[in-house]
Amino acid sequence: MTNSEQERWSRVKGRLRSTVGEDVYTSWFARMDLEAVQDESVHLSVPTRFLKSWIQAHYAERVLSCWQAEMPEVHRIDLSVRTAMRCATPAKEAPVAVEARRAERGDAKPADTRAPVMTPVAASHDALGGSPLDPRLTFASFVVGRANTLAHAAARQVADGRRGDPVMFNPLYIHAGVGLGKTHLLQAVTWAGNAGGERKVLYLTAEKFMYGFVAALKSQTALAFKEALRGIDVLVIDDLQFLQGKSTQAEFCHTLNALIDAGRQVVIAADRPPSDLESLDDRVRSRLAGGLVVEMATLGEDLRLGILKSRVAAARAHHASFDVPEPVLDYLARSITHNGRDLEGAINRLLAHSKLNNQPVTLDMAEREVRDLVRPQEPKRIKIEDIQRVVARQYNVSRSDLLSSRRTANVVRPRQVAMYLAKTLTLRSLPEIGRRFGGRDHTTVLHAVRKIEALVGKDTTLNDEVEALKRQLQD
Ligand SMILES: Nc1ncnc2c1ncn2[C@@H]1O[C@H](COP(=O)(O)OP(=O)(O)OP(=O)(O)O)[C@@H](O)[C@H]1O
Repeated sequence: MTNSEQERWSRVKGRLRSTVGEDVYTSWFARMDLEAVQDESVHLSVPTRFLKSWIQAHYAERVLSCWQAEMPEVHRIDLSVRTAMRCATPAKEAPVAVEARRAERGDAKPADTRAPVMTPVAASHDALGGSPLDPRLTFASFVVGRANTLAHAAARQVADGRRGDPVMFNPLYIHAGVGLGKTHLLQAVTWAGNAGGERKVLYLTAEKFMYGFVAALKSQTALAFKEALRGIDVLVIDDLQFLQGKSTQAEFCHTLNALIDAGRQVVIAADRPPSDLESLDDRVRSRLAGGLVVEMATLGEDLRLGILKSRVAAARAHHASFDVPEPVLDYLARSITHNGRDLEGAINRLLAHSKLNNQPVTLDMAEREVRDLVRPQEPKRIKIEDIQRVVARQYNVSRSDLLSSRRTANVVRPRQVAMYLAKTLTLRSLPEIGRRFGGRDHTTVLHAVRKIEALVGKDTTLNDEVEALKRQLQD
């Protein structure tokens, strides 16, 4: 960009500042950059999609008229979102970790507060042909709680590994429902793993892997593509459920095998466990299941509160006057139960509303603004047959085993779990549950319920199994 364009841009910003006022300017335009001036169009960029849509919806005309005051020939403003790499530099944009209570008490805690060294990481990752990385998705901004402790620890271990270290679990396979932090964790591994400069960590979405491979095949550079992939230390693949096509899958399988056999680490995320990736062939599924498979559970209330606090802290880095009182945070954490994306959306709305109307955030305002993000609490009606079917599948027994009088351990425990779920997820009485489980006495059901209640408090594996079953039944 020429000096005269820069000067003109400074004058346009000055005009904008005086038309909208200092506050609005700082909130919405301070991070807007001039990319290029071409004929009658000016190309500007902002770091987030949210800023882009807000400016387009509310200030497009004003931005244009400020430009026209400087350059009457301008007829069009193009606004785009800067790629993650370009906006990664400023230290003030480093994610802010929040103070929270300890995970041992079931609470969420910030993972660590190391500020990532982003620019060189982004540049070298870019050179490797990786998918875009979001500078906000780091370990520092990832909130750890009961739902994701294991996944976080495994991811941290991968990120902290050094070239030549023995690989502990390969591949590391993380699965979770929508918006529960898979991409966040995978990108955190990529940022942190690349930070030392010693290893090459490549983050690719399955789609990018697919198109990269297809493009390489077309341009007859497939061999180079494969070699490039095999030359990296850690391959991180996101959204594996989208991997389609026989030849891409075969290639993925070869790459996976080649990397694992060469002692390189592979990290994968998908929205389901390997066994449920129906479009993949058996070889790939079994290779995926052969490492460490970790599920991230739905976000508990403490974790949701931790994420909200972290988002508010991050927003305050740019909007110092923005404050969300504790009761509002508690309300949001209690009512927005679905996923991390909705939590982020809620904070963005409160920020926008309070900035635009110049009003403090109150409980009333929050209730109004996030109404559509609050899901009705009405529980889905669950049938005892569904419970029996899902439990039988989980423990690899038949439904008739659950109803039978067999007392071998591999049947007794699933039967008790199923009775426990029948009591906690339906309104059926103990005698009725007994009848539906092969005509058992209500005291047998009571014994099973108490037994599992006591065990889930002590045995985390069983607790996770029970939680996963509940989710399957409630989804
Ligand atoms: N533990 C967490 N700590 C901080 N932020 C989180 C956490 N979990 C989720 N989030 C936030 O929630 C939003 C959605 O998370 P993310 O994109 O990682 O989900 P995902 O599991 O990859 O979803 P999808 O299946 O749709 O790809 C992001 O803004 C992310 O930063």
